[in-house]
Amino acid sequence: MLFLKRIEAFGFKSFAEPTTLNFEYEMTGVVGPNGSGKSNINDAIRWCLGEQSSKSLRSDNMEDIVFSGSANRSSLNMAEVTLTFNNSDRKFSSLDVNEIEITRRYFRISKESEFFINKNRVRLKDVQDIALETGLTKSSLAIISQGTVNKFVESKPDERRELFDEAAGIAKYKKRKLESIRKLARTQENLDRLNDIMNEIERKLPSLKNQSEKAKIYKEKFEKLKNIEIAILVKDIEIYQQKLVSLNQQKLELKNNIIDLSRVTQAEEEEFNQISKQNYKSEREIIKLNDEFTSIIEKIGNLKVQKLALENQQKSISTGNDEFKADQLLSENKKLKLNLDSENQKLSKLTLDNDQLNQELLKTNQELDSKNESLGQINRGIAKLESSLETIRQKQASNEDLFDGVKSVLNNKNNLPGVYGTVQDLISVEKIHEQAIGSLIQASLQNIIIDSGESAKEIIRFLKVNKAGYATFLPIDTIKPNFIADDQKFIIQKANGFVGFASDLVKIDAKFKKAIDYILGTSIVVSNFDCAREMAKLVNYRLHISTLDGERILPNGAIVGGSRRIKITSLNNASMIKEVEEKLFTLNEEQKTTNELIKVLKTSSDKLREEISQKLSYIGASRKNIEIINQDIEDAKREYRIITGKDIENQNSVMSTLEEEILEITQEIIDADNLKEEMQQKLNVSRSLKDKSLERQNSLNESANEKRKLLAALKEKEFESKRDAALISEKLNSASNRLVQNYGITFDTASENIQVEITNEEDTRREVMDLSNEIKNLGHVNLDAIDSFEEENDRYEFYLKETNDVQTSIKNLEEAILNMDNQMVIQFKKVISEVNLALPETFATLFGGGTAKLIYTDPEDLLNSGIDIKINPPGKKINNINLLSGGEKSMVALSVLFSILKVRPIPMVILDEVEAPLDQANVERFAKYLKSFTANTQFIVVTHRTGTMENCEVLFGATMEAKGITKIVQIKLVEAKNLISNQE
Ligand SMILES: Nc1ncnc2c1ncn2[C@@H]1O[C@H](COP(=O)(O)OP(=O)(O)OP(=O)(O)O)[C@@H](O)[C@H]1O
Repeated sequence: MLFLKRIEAFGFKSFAEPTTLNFEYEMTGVVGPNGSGKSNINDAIRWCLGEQSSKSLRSDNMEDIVFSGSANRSSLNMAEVTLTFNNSDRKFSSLDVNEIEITRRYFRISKESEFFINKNRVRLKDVQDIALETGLTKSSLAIISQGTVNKFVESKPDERRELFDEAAGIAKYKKRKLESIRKLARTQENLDRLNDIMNEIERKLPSLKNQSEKAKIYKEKFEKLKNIEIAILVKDIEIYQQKLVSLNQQKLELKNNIIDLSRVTQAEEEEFNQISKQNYKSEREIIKLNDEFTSIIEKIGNLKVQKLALENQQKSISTGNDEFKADQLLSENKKLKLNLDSENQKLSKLTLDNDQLNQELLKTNQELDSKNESLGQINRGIAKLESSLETIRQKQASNEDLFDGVKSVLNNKNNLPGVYGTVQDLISVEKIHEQAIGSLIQASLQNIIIDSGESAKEIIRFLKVNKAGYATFLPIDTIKPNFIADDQKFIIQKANGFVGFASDLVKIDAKFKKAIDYILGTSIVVSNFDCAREMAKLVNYRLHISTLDGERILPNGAIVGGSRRIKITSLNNASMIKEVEEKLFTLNEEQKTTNELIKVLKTSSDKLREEISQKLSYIGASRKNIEIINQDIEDAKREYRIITGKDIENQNSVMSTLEEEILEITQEIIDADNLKEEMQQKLNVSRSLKDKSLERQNSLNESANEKRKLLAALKEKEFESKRDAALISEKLNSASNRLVQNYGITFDTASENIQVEITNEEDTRREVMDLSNEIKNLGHVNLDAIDSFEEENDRYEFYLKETNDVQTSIKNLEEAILNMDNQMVIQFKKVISEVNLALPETFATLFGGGTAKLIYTDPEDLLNSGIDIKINPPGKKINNINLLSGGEKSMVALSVLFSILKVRPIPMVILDEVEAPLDQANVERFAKYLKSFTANTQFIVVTHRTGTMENCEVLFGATMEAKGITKIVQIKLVEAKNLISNQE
């Protein structure tokens, strides 16, 4: 039956022109001279059906199958072959159509093939599968060349077996078995790998389980501790907040009280000073009044004395004289003169003393005034210093000028490791160097000096977690100080205007010196800008130079300058506070001393006044005595004149004069008494006013002392409140930070989510301790172990299932292989026994007698056994195939091949000059025998032998009319014979 209906080739090997071979008969002969392209037809069929080996297509590589050009024809870039098969009896069982057209196309440049079945693009595998289905593959019987025949005879029994496998249809089983074995090996590898993994997991699992259980206990306790501690912290924070509010309130009240009290104290001090001045004036007035009063008393005394004398004179004029009395008066007169001298001396001394005392009093009062003035100044100075101290302290406490990050670090200094403080807090600088150092260090003032890089790591983590800003840290353990080489220093020191190396001009604790060297190690201070330029040149513009005014020349020559003052406070906060405190101390001491001095001066002033008034009374008395003595002397004189009679004739006129005088004096005494009374009243008023002033002054002094004490007490209280507030604030911060750091929540979140109610605080705090200890006793806990254990356990379960699946599939594969082996043995055995039934007849026909038989080389192992051929050619005693001639060997092979075809017919066979070694008689026998198969098989026979040609139903002649290009035409037998005659 006709199977292959058509071959169309274009560009394949020597088919440079589109060539079509239509097959209409079961046995077609192809003839032509050597190299005309006959075998290229076989190649075209095999290539079209998916052949991948270029060698089996007789080429070095796949590009060689494309027409490569001839003398008159250039090469082509594409090869295409189409085979058209009859499928009316469904030999291609998978395709339900009557005609199958298979096309392969190949492109030289891209080296890619395209496959089509009935014009639909398919894969190589699709074509190979249907080729296998029909038996049209390379190892099948479909294409038999002379090489196939030789190989069959000459190959070893094991290799020969392949042909029978093919015939038995077990090649596909073998292929499948091979795939199964490979799959089995891969599956076994998978199983080994799975076992390794399982072993590894099993090794880890118990320890992970323990760790996981420990971690779970830890987590449970930690969670409990966390809830309790959060509740405690929230409670503490609330208490601290309340305390802070009340402390702030208290601080505010104290501050207001201090301000009020200071104001009152100041007002009182001013009043005190005013009164002091007033008192001084009153004092002088009283002294003046006193003097006037004393002189009036004196005057009255004198007038009275005069009056008495006049009255005595009156009396004596009227009494008798005697001699004894005259002598007595003489001696009395002498005695009175002596008394008068002594009294005058006494009076002049008293007057002198009084003058001295008055001068002393004046001096003391002036001194007192001046001291009161100084005391006022001292008090104002104290108030001013206290207020500026407060301002500096507040500023320092608030850190208002600091960057956020620096502020956060300083506010949490006690909770963070290794923080010493900012550069600006730790340094101090002489005033003269302030601008220079300030301009050099400005950018680093807020750098924070810390103990180590490790601490920096922790602080930075804190800033990040709390989103609290940035800061620059100078870790003492790792920071590398900058420095100027000694020989260079030596030259710099000698330069004009050199003031110092900046790092030497900063005072700082020795342990932080490295940090200052790091900032200022390469900086120099010079006196002015001209010197700075000279210095910059000298150091080749490599170092920082600053003038005392703060202008700078930077390394590489940039210049910074203009009008700017660095704030003293930013450099010398600590020293400022110290300085103000020292000044305050000095002023307080001065205040104390001045107060004491004022007290002493007041006492001595009072004492002097007392002494003066005493002296004045003595002076008055002395003057009175002198008057009396003078009067006595006058009396004595007068009496004497009376006794001696020397003034007797003037007696009456004397008497009347005396009376008039007495009257006048009496009137004067009355006037003086009135004036005295008036003076007395004035003095009393002045004294009482002064006393009241002194009383007020004393009360003011007492009040000032009291207020000062009160003020000191209030300030002490204010200081305590601030200290307490700072303490509470620190505790508050610490508690808040603890919430954030330990539990990652803010106070607000924590207070909204309190899980534990604290009924007994003592018990709760004890529980915290217990839980902390229990957690501590757990030792190292690996929290990841919980997840790790679960993961590993899941993995274990997963791999256990995988292992079971793999084991099942191994078992299935092994069973499948066993089944295939059984099937193969059955089919192989069947085909061999069937061929052995056909072989004697085929052999006898081709050899003209004799017999042959296929035998197993290993009957015990039919799966692997090779196939040997036992032969008995007619009339020869040879059973070894190798002893036969070339033609005989071909005959043996052909008789086996024909036997196979008999028991396993295939739709098409191409025979390529297989009968070449046979003699004429055998060729004819072969050709005739071949024809007997055409009922089931279509033959395409490439041949040079006329015997074969004569038995073909149609002949195609292959020629190369144009050199190198195959042309195929249908020819008659005669033409065929002519075509090959030259060769034969
Ligand atoms: N890619 C190609 N392009 C052009 N011609 C080619 C190509 N490959 C092979 N040929 C030509 O095909 C010819 C070989 O054809 P083939 O083997 O079919 O000849 P033949 O008729 O079977 O010969 P013989 O009777 O000697 O076996 C050679 O002449 C060779 O030059």
